Amino acid sequence: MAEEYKIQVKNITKQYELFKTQSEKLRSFFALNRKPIPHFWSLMGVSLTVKPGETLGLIGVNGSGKSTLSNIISGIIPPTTGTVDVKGDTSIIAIGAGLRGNLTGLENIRLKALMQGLTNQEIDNLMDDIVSFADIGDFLYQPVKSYSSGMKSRLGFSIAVHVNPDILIIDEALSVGDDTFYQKCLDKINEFKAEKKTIIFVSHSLKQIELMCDRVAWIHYGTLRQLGDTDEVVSEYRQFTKWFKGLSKKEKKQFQLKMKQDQKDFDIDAFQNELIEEKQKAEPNNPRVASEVKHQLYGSVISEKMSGGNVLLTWAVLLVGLFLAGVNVSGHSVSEVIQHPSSIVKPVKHLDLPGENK
Ligand SMILES: Nc1ncnc2c1ncn2[C@@H]1O[C@H](COP(=O)(O)OP(=O)(O)OP(=O)(O)O)[C@@H](O)[C@H]1O
Repeated sequence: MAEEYKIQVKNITKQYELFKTQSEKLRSFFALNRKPIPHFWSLMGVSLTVKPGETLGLIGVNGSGKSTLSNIISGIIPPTTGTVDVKGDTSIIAIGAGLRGNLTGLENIRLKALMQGLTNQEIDNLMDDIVSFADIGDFLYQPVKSYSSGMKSRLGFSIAVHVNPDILIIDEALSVGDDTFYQKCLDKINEFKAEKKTIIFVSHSLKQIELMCDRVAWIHYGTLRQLGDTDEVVSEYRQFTKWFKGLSKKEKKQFQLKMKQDQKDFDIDAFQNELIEEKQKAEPNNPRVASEVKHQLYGSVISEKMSGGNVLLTWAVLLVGLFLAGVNVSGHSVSEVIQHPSSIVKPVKHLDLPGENK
């Protein structure tokens, strides 16, 4: 039987904490912040599926959550809630995504290809093709941090299309290349389409979207506003941008502030309750609705923060480590220090060294 979907995301949310300093971030990891950290929901419950062989476009205004969604699908960042089911290997092409700035272009090719599961022999066989497609000359031997965004895009694109992924995620990669490179990329994408590979294509260019996509998802300030045939969604989106452009400067600002405020105020518990109510209506005889919804939201998510238990464990390990280091420096034995704790601050005067005459 043919696969129903290649990618399925369900009730995906992504919360970012807006730290002011690095130390605030570190304290948060150890759950040591006293004051609550302001947060922002980049995605507020997005669900969609991508069919095998389909090219799905992602459109939406700046900051609407397109890259967050594509990064979650490609496994670069974890969601805060929800499930992501990807059947196959993904390769993401964003400007410089996954490229290490301190490594040269050549080193990056090897690293990314190894991460994609290729052997050194396979990489050697592909190297010439990758290098000639990227066409960045001697910059291949320079660290990627010295590249222009166009060069990063060329290298990233070339690696991604040559490692033969099942699913290709192209995030705004075509906007920075010159015309010749753009045409080469389009040809390559069309080859992928002809091979019935699944593609997610993120772009602000509605022309590119119309040219390439079978369906389009419009991401609007963290929500999925519309998902459907390309013509239909692009036409609605054009109407929205026309309406937005018609607003005065003040009205535009007010609209954006209101949308961003909604993203700050998003209540994950209320969202969970909505899902429970919906499911209860659909399955009135199922007594496990609440726990199933909770499991769907949190079951496959790895927390980015330490749990209370882990915080305690970390402190315990740290204290034991410090104690043993202290014992080592003092020159006493562990049992001596346990019997006479104050001896840890009184170092042994003379250490017997092997071979030393007594
Ligand atoms: N690491 C982060 N910390 C805090 N906020 C973040 C972080 N990454 C993204 N965001 C916020 O999440 C929201 C969505 O960002 P995202 O990059 O997904 O939008 P986008 O639709 O891809 O935008 P663009 O079209 O400009 O590329 C933005 O408001 C952004 O500021």
